[in-house]
Amino acid sequence: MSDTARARLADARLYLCTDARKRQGDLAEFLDAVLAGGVDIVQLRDKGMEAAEELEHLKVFADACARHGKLLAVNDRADVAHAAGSDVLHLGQGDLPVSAARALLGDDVLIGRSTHAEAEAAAAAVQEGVDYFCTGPCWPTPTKPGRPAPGLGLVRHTASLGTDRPWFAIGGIDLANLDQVLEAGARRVVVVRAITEADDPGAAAAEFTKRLSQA
Ligand SMILES: Cc1ncc(COP(=O)(O)OP(=O)(O)O)c(N)n1
Ligand SMILES: Cc1ncsc1CCOP(=O)(O)O
Ligand SMILES: [Mg+2]
Repeated sequence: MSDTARARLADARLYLCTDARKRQGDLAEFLDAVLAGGVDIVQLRDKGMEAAEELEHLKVFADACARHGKLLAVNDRADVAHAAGSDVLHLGQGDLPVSAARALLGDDVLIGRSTHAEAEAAAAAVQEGVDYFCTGPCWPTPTKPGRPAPGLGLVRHTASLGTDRPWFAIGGIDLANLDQVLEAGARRVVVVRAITEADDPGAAAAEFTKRLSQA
């Protein structure tokens, strides 16, 4: 894995998952705004999309990330991550096992893992092949329907692990509740709607960035 990607992950505080915003305006303009606002990692998360269409959109994501020196992430699919030259592959508990993804991708791609319970977070903190993990949802969210929210208790537990491995809180986080997430011990967050549905996504990203850097 490149030292640059690893160093960027170590410094990352704000991770955005977004769809390809097909109906919501120019994708490159949106990505430029949020990356200029301080998003460190941007993931294309568009669950219904077929691989060919995903690859086309990922070219726009990859160009934007390269312009801003930020990390590109692919959700779920190791084949798409490889084909897109992604820096990051994100895997949930029901996705491809990390060991299988590593066998396919080698050491060139950072791998992230979702966790929703104390035992999963503790395992992800030490599991071989995992570069970072996410913990949540902090609050129930329409972005992940049907996923019960373990809440801030899981964030507190994860913070208490004292792991050096980067980890992010996720789920229902916005600028109004960010302080609660920080007080629970998180220093990195993943957001979807708080940026994608903001009137000014670049300004929302900049406000997250400022407050995360002060924490
Ligand atoms: C950065 C990040 N964290 C968590 C998730 C959720 O992954 P998963 O649990 O596999 O759910 P889906 O997003 O695949 O529906 C994520 N995608 N990215
Ligand atoms: C993908 C995912 N996994 C757990 S919560 C979540 C979605 C978070 O979306 P939002 O920030 O809009 O609540
Ligand atoms: Mg998944």
